[in-house]
Formats: sequence, structure tokens, C-alpha cells
Amino acid sequence: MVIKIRDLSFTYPNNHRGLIDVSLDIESGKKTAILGVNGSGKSTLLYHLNGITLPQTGSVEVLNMDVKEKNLRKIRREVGFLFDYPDHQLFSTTVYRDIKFGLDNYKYPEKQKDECIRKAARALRIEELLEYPPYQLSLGQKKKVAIAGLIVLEPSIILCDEPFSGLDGYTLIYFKELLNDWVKEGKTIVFSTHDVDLTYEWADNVIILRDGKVLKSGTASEVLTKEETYLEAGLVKPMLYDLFQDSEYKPQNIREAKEHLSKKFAY
Ligand SMILES: Nc1ncnc2c1ncn2[C@@H]1O[C@H](COP(=O)(O)OP(=O)(O)OP(=O)(O)O)[C@@H](O)[C@H]1O
Repeated sequence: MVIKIRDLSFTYPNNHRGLIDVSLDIESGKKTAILGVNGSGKSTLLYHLNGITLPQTGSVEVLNMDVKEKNLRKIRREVGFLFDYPDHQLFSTTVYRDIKFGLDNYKYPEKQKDECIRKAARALRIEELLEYPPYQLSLGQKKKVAIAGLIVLEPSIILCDEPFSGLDGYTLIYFKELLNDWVKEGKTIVFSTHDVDLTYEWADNVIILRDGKVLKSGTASEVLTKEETYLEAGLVKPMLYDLFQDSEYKPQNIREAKEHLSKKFAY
């Protein structure tokens, strides 16, 4: 297990309990969704995984390191964080400088930096934006720049807070493919979302939160195929699950469903 969380609780200064007795394991080399309605504690949990928030009670272990002040530099070298709003992580005068920031921070040899920046920009198809000021970019472009700034350090774990919100159809497909490629390379993706359809189609493992507590966790096929789970979590059923609920055939994605229905209704 690449992340181990034990008895983690977190109370905000106004006494709101953001997390209550959370214990979890997150598998390496998989896409794990943290799923739940608004305010269920998804971001609060994600912030604990690279020490943006430190545990008040209980423990978080990432890559065999305790998430504690003394390990944060090493942990953040391996664990990248993609915020829901890219403006939270873009602050340099040009895209190039923004991507370079992590390399400067981790004291990469000066000679290697330019090559690393251009490689990350190529992967995100933003080479033509390198001299732009980030504030002039669209949301999708900003997300790409934020991701380039992450992958330039080649982290082994990538945490994404609502990574797909606000993206148009093709950009969304592109992001999903990019994240799939990383997982094929052995990286671990942990993402928060309230999108049940996306989670049903795309996640390997799922953690469902409600009111700061873990309601269910396991593989997507274990967790997302029980009617009562949706009721307890306050979530609407995924469209594919709902559509094929009474059928023996359970497609995992729209493409499979389309093929199945085309055969069934062919004449
Ligand atoms: N700084 C804060 N001070 C007090 N309460 C907070 C603070 N940040 C979050 N909370 C509360 O903690 C709970 C969990 O918040 P969190 O942002 O983790 O939820 P979430 O599941 O990510 O929600 P969303 O899907 O709306 O982003 C919410 O009830 C929220 O109001």
C-alpha cells in the first residue's frame, strides 16, 4: 500500500469535524476516487495526503514516510498536488517560469532545467504558451500548465482535487488519457470528485465519504454496484448503472454499452 491512513480525525477551528476516524489503504499504481456529496470531506482528506494539512489525531503514511513536518520536503518531491482552481498554484510571470518553479525549488542542475520544462510542455501540448503570463490563459490551458508544473518533477503519486471540473469534452478526454498513461507507467492517482458517472467508468478503487466518515471503500465494482450505497451516500446513481440495473449485462463504459445495444437492436 502506498498510502496508509489510521484513525485520522480533523476538526476545523470553528469546531466543525472535517474528518472522523478515517482509516484507509490506498493501492499503488491505481486510480482511486474519493467520492462524496459537497462538504463530505473529500478536499480535507486529500490535503492530508501531502501535508497541506497535518494530522491532528491519527496518522498518515505516504511511501513509508509519516506525514509530519520533518518529512514534508521529501514527501512533496514524490507527491504532486493539483488544486481544483489552477489559479491557486500559478503565480509566476510566464508559463515557463511557473513550470520551472519546482525544478528551482528542488535544485535541479541548471543545465537540465530547460530540457525538462520543454519535455513537460510537449506532453501537455502547451509549447506555444511558454512565454504567456498564466493569468491570460483559459481554465483548460491553466490546468495544463499546473499539470506541467507537477509532472516536470516526475512524482510517483498525483493528488487531484476535482481534476475534471470546468473542462470541455475534448479536453476532458485528453486529461483522462493523460492520467491513464501515467497509471500505465506505474504512477498512483488519487482524485476527489462528486461525479458518479466518471467514477463508475474510470476509477479502479473508490472511497465514499459522508459527513467526514468513510462510508464504503473497495474496488469500483464492489462499491458502486449496490443500490443502498447511493442512498446512504446521498449520491445519484450513475447513468450506466441505472440503465442496466435489471440486466445481466453490466457495461463499464459508454463504448461497451453502445456496442451491446447496437448488437441487440441490429436488424
Ligand atoms: N476552513 C474551514 N473552516 C471551517 N470549516 C471548513 C473549512 N474548510 C472546510 N470546512 C468544512 O468541512 C467540511 C468538509 O469540507 P471539504 O471542503 O473537505 O468538503 P468536500 O467534500 O471537498 O466538498 P466540495 O465537494 O463541496 O468541494 C464542510 O462542511 C466544510 O464546510
